[in-house]
Amino acid sequence: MTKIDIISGFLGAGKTTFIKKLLEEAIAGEKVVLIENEFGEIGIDGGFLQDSGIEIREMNSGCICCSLVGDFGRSLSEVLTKYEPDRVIIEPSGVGKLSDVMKAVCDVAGEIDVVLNGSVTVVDAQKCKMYMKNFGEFFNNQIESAGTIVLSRTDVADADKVAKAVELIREKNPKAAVVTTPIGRLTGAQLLEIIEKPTDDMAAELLEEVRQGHHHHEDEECCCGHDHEHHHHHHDHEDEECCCGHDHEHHHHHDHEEGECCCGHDHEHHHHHDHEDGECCCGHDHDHEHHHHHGHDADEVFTSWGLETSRSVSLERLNEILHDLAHTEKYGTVLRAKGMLPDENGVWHYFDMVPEETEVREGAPIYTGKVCVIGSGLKEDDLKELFH
Ligand SMILES: Nc1nc2c(ncn2[C@@H]2O[C@H](COP(=O)(O)OP(=O)(O)OP(=O)(O)O)[C@@H](O)[C@H]2O)c(=O)[nH]1
Repeated sequence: MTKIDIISGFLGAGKTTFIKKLLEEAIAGEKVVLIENEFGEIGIDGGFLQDSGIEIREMNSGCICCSLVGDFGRSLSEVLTKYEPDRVIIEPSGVGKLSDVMKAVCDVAGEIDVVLNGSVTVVDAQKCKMYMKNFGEFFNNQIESAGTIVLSRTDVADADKVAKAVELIREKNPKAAVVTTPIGRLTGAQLLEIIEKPTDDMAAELLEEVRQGHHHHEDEECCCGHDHEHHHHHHDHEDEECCCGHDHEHHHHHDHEEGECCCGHDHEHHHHHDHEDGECCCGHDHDHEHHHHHGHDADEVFTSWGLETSRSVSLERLNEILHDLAHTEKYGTVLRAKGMLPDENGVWHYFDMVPEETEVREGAPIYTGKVCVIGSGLKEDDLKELFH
């Protein structure tokens, strides 16, 4: 099975820079064929790729979007049969429609053993708005069709411009992962992971963790390959974040064991007498079935709120925010918060919050800033403002 990745993007967006990083850092051991379809000038990007020992099949047939289904499909089949690569990277001409290229790949996939693995669009953060306005026909199609959008030049672009670009992109494609961290700060492996699995739903995972009373790894294997059983005892990974996105630090402690519920009633003693038949005022379901785990019927009560952001937050401000979440009811009853945000110097802070307790530690950059909050009666508008 050959994986096919399409890396599209407007003229000069940074496609070659991105592909080069993938080739050098993430897929160096694979047999890769790069298919370029330059508009006019064939071969200008050939140099470094030949240097890295990768076979190239350049097509002289002009723009992909013009001669697509017949010509491109046949050339692609030819390449696949001749080289039997592990992976094909297609870099369409800057003015190709991504959806046309995707369609051509899917047509080939009907006949040959290939899979459309990733569809990426590289977008220049500084020019996004202008291109959308002036070249909408190609540009917007590339954005709408992409599974992952990589913003380039976020290392030099103004923060407001980057945020505006993300906003415009989100209007056209609410689902794609949008990479806002400068790619120079990420590893090729991280980028490949995002392309291959663009939907990483931290909110759903965290909600599940709260619902399950944090024991969800106990009987099943986690996707990350690390043994979390031992973690409880030995505390390895103490200072680092595991690749799986799960929080192994706090598994022990966030069911209200010591904390207080908003209702002022003591749920520890709930078994014995209070509220046995009556209803508690707090709106939480203290049903006995669930009480052992977390004291609430999670399905009915907890909601999650998530944010992805290109904005930085100073460490000082982050600590203030976390303090408010952990010690006040300003934003609703927050049971759990977690996330990763860069500060103004590009240092990434990973944070965790359970009622009355916060923790911040430094960690590796990830593709964009993330915040996830779980609780009841969350004031989402206020939370949104808080993190802006
Ligand atoms: N500062 C900065 N420069 C970048 C970034 N990405 C690309 N560039 C520069 O932008 C220029 C164009 O990048 P390429 O990777 O060649 O862009 P491309 O999309 O392959 O261009 P064409 O295929 O020729 O349309 C090069 O000079 C890159 O060094 C980025 O994230 N930050």
